[in-house]
Amino acid sequence: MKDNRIMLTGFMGSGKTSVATALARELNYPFLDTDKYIEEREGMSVADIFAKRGEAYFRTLEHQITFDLMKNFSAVISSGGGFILTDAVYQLAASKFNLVFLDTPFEVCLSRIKNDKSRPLAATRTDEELLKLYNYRRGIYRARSDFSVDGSKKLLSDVVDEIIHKLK
Ligand SMILES: Nc1ncnc2c1ncn2[C@@H]1O[C@H](COP(=O)(O)OP(=O)(O)O)[C@@H](O)[C@H]1O
Ligand SMILES: O=C(O)C1=C[C@@H](OP(=O)(O)O)[C@@H](O)[C@H](O)C1
Ligand SMILES: [Mg+2]
Repeated sequence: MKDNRIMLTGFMGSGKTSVATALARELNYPFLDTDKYIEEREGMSVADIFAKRGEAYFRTLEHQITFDLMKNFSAVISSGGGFILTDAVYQLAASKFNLVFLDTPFEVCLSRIKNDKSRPLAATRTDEELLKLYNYRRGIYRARSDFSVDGSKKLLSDVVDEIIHKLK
């Protein structure tokens, strides 16, 4: 029952939000970004939630909203970079979504997220620390996703086309 539900996974800056937006438009499916959904629900930015309530609280919010994501039979979801790293969240997501890993090289992700204060986990780490986190997480994204797509292509439409091709 997961045919028409697609969730993008991957590191911060891999392009999940951008690609999911374009993919939803192309397929004419509803689009939802887990970070934006949480921000609207809490009336607070992700950065403020991390600063005022802590990461653990943010992770419980990600778990809570997972059920809401499954209401539509068709949907394209961009998850936050830590979303499917929580085991219980992953189990739920994998049961209802085609999980697509945007496998974007570290240097590309880094150039996109550097100096971006809206991503608290990136803002507080050195490049070396981010590379360690990237390498650790990449294995999990790969193992937990149904297939991978290179998210470093210039044209979003090329990434979108490859995802649609691989879903068939
Ligand atoms: N294929 C792409 N080519 C060029 N820039 C991109 C591409 N995909 C994303 N970006 C840019 O990179 C930044 C991070 O992308 P975003 O979609 O927010 O990633 P994520 O949701 O995975 O963190 C944004 O500024 C976005 O405009
Ligand atoms: O990797 C992570 O743990 C996070 C990634 C962010 O989303 P993006 O991957 O869209 O930047 C956001 O959920 C939060 O800052 C934590
Ligand atoms: Mg995003």
